[in-house]
Amino acid sequence: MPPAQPVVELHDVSKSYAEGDAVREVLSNVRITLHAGEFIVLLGRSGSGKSTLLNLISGIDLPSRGTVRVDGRELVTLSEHERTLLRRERIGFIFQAFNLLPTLTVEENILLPLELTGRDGPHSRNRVRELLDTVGLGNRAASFPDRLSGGEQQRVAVARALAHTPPLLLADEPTGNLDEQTGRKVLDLLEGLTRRENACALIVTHDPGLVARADRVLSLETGRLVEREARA
Ligand SMILES: Nc1ncnc2c1ncn2[C@@H]1O[C@H](COP(=O)(O)OP(=O)(O)OP(=O)(O)O)[C@@H](O)[C@H]1O
Repeated sequence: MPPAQPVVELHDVSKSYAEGDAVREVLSNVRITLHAGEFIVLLGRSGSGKSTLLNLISGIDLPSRGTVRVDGRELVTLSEHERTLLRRERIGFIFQAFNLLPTLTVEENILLPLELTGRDGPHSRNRVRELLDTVGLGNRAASFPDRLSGGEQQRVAVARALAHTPPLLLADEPTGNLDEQTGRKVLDLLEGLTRRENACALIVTHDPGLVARADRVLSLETGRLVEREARA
């Protein structure tokens, strides 16, 4: 069998911002290839460019130099609309602030990515139910997000991010707003689900517990992306 196509490929990617008359390079010649089934952690001090990197991978922003490929498609060659579709269909997001839609029930929130990608058929309700059971919220399908605890909301966000079986999951400090024990539960689910679905997960975190269970540990240091030795 030929080797599977990488999920993400960054080739010599740099990103600069104008700062008054000067130009500041936030990312310098970043090269990295991410594959299906990898559970990857991204570390870096505040301001080191972690969100910038996620924005480049998701096509929200474009690099100043270099190329970004997601699922083999080079983002700079796509129109903004095509990038939006790619993001919607091929990427799941989890944010620190959960970002659930308050006017939709738990079930409707998880159904949304399936609806947006035209995959809300007879099977989608089963998929949502099954995900809800997996994250331990099978009895909260009809609740609205503001009735749930922070940990429960983040479990819904995990289910939503994976509902449309995206090959790539991007998470920006998904446990930042949770206490340690709740954060651990959410990470268990996140890891279990991404492994089960053979997705590639790239997770920004400061959580040492997450670093210990990652397949790969990446770190942004003065604009360079460095790969550290992951657990043995
Ligand atoms: N649109 C922008 N215009 C100008 N500068 C920007 C822009 N976006 C980010 N930056 C700068 O790029 C640097 C990296 O920002 P980024 O948000 O990627 O860091 P981060 O590692 O995610 O930080 P944190 O952990 O605090 O969220 C910062 O110095 C920020 O001020």
